[in-house]
Amino acid sequence: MKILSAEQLSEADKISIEKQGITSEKLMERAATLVFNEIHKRLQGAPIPVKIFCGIGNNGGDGLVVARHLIQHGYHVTVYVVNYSDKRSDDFLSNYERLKEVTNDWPKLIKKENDFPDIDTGDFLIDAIFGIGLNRPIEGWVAKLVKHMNDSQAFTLSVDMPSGLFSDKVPGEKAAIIEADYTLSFQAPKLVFFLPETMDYVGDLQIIDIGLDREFLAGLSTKTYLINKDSVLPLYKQRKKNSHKGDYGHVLIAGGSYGKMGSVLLTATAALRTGSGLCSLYIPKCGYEIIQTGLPEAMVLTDPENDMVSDYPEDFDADVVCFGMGAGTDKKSVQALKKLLETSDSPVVIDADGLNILSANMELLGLLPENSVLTPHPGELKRLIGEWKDDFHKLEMVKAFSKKHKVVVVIKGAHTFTINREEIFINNSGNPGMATAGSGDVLSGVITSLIGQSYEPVVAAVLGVFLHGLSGDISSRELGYEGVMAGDIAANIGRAVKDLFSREMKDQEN
Ligand SMILES: NC(=O)C1=CN([C@@H]2O[C@H](COP(=O)(O)OP(=O)(O)OC[C@H]3O[C@@H](n4cnc5c(N)ncnc54)[C@H](OP(=O)(O)O)[C@@H]3O)[C@@H](O)[C@H]2O)[C@@H](O)CC1
Ligand SMILES: [K+]
Repeated sequence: MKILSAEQLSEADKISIEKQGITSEKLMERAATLVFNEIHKRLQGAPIPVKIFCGIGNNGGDGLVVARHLIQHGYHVTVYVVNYSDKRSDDFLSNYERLKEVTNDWPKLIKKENDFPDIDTGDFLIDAIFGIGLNRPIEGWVAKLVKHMNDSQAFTLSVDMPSGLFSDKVPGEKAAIIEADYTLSFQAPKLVFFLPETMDYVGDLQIIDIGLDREFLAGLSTKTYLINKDSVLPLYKQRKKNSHKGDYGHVLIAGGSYGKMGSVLLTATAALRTGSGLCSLYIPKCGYEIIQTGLPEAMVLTDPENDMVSDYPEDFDADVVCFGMGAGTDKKSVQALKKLLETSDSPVVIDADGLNILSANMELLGLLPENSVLTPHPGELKRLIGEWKDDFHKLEMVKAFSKKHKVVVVIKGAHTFTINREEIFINNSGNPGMATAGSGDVLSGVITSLIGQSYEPVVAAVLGVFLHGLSGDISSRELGYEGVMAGDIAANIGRAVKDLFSREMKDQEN
């Protein structure tokens, strides 16, 4: 799904009005009626106080339309106009007039702190103060109103955007922003809904298709995408009946050290669960029995060292190599990674200590085969590319890094971002239960396996991250967030594949 900028959405708004031969007021009516429908579906006529805070632009206009429909349906509604300016938009004004059709209660004007209404925890708040038209931070009494609303702890639904959030930049440190429990956003998700610094303001997110012109939307160019089920379905490569294990890749997982053999075990398990034909591990001697016992399906080669890897078997013929989990950063392990990179000419996957070794030995970056995949968490990323000012700056720095070194970077987080040169893919599967030891080792195994099965590295990363998240979702449904361990995520990858592609698998049987 495309992520669009505020400018692109405003443009789509204008073009749709022209092409569909409707007025902007009609489009507002359509969009806001869809918001009303969603609210009505959830509240089901509940007699709770609904307080709607409307700005004076089109976001406020949306709020007025929602108010009219709620009143018509018998809800207890109070409408407040947050009068931060006298420049009311045309569609705000016409919907202000139309409120007369359904009520004699005129909206209450808020112009200063004394006008703030009391808000009870049990009230239902609708935030229609600012949408994509916000062009500077909220200040003065309006900022105090935002705080007043947030402090109330009342359930808050934001229309289009939580007021105070910009669509294309991170707010200042003490910025006034509505902390929404639910955001109903129009037509396309906005990038800030997924960034670590701003995602908490959004609450649960729902995108509403307000019927903007499809042809125009399809033609809009963007390099930022939200990855959901529909985005990954076309990526799947079906298995042929007439195939054998050699068709699904031989992966080699190199790493592990004394006390950290579990990491490579998880990676290898995940690779096999993702469908690798063959899986070998290159590990220190101390791990031999651990792996042979823990994962009889895998083959094991040992390093001359007992406690860590120090070398790399250059003649080994793997389709793809993954290096780093549990490897440590000893000089000897640096040599192991160096030898791997000098030997390999096809993409490798580097994780964990492999990344820490790269950060401490930047000259090795030049040896990375083109389209290798690096999978840092934010701490590892910082060591690799340096400090960033904010999340937007981070994305620019990672794009530059990806271009310079011709690699794919997977930034792990609540929404994992896969960055390939200019392109950004934001993952939308997964849950907080996956914040657990070894979860990243499993992800590396999934991505490595997919590369071994001939998926392009960037496709392997995008699909792998989604599958990993979906497997976490399946695991947490059974075990609860707290109960999920990395081994469960690895064990459920097959179920995630089945869940996603069952139709494709069925078609294959017929
Ligand atoms: N796109 C679509 O397809 C559709 C969009 N629709 C809806 O329209 C919404 C966008 O509406 P919008 O453009 O009127 O802007 P909105 O957010 O209401 O702001 C109002 C005005 O506030 C002002 N202002 C800005 N910052 C300020 C500040 N800090 N403190 C004080 N004032 C400030 C600024 O004016 P300024 O003072 O800068 O001249 C700005 O113009 C969108 O989010 C969606 O809800 C749907 O109805 C239909 C389909
Ligand atoms: K809003």
